[in-house]
Amino acid sequence: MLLRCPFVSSCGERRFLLSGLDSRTHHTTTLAIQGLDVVMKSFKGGNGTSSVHLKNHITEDLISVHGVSDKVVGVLGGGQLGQMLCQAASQMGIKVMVLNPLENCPASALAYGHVIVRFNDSAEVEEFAKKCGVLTFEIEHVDVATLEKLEKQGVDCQPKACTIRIIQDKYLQKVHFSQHGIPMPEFREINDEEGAREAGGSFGYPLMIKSKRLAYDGRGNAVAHTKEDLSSCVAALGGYDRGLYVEKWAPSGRDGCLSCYPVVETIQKNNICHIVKAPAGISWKIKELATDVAQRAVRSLDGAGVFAVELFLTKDEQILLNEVAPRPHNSGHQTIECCYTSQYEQHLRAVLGLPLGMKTPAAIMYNLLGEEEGEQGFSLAHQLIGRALNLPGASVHWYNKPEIRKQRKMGHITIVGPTMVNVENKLNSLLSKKDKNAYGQSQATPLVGIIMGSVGNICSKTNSFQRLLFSY
Ligand SMILES: Nc1cncn1[C@@H]1O[C@H](COP(=O)(O)O)[C@@H](O)[C@H]1O
Repeated sequence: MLLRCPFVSSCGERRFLLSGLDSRTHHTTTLAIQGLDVVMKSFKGGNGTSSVHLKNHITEDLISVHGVSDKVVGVLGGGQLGQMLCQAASQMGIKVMVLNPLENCPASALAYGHVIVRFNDSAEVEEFAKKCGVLTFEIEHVDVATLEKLEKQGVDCQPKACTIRIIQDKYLQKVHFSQHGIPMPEFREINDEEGAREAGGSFGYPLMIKSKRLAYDGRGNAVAHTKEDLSSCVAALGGYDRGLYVEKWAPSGRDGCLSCYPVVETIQKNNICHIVKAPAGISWKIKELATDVAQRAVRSLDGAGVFAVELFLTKDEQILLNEVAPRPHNSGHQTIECCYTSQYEQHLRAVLGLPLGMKTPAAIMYNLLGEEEGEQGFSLAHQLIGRALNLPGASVHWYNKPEIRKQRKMGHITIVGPTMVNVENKLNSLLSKKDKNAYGQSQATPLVGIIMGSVGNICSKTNSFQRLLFSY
């Protein structure tokens, strides 16, 4: 039984809605556990259904917390990444509250509490944050001005608000990393048609056009193959006023040999991560280089947490940074099964200042992207899930999103095994001929190598961080 709040009634009282029940409570009050407005999960209403009477003013003293950490972790966002953070937290007895506007968001059923408000509702975010021991993120598109204000008031945000400010604007992110000497494809802001044509002229085609903000899961990217494509790409991204920049195309290749542990390889389908192979099939030298670039990128940012560093491996074996996410990442789902410490547990350990740890055999993560809208889409996904459930070493994750859309991330399957060949064979046995073709084609030209990093916050109280970067 879970609590979702707040539902503010007309008289300004806070109301609570119990998970799985439709009716709202009539008796309302605030229960302070670790300073959070939450209700005990075991609570049952008088009629055994939805009516909830909360005891007045139960204070921290009365409720002792015996988890691995007694801090309540507040998470902005409650999608699939939040859901998996909650799973890792529950194993360690850590309490996670999520803030997400959707009542039935994927994390809702697993979170200790769910506050149903919009991310840009600054007053509600403030109220939520001030009551958490530490505030973290599972999506970076949050109101950073509110976070900065909160930090000044002493709220512990991990990673830091200044990191989120840099990361959530992809152009600013590029400027930041270039100032830190991190190699990356050339990039340039574009403000009008002339600027776009000039950039196309100097960078050549294909040309990657990106929105600076609110871009994730393939949203906010468009590829112009010729200069004639420029205006339709810009229009598809919402026009120049949205804030756009271009990146020189980084032609990537693959050296074919199976290699090491930390770096994973992702294979994209329509600009969306589709398959993750862990470890990546790259040489030791490339792994070292990727690790070095990733470490330097993460060191240039403030705060603790898992950072996903996305890199290009070019045909001439250069490693170029694409972007950094200051949170658990799609390319690390397989760490749940193939690492002793998953990226979700690691993120919690890092933001709470606990020791870090990990280890992995080989794994492939296969994203379940919506193939069709509606029932047909669900049925196709469930056919694949049915086959995966029969496959040794395969684990199914279903995000329980209420609607399926084409290319939406609906779940994922992780397959683990002793070697990459072993897990590749298992994946092949799972996929239909059509999927196999898509996989086979993408294998020929994998686009992106990714390394996961994690920064441990050793000394948060004094605000000085000693960072340890662990690579998957
Ligand atoms: N993929 C990704 C990139 N940044 C955040 N997410 C995850 O995607 C969810 C949103 O997915 P959707 O847009 O399909 O509702 C977020 O909450 C987060 O877990």
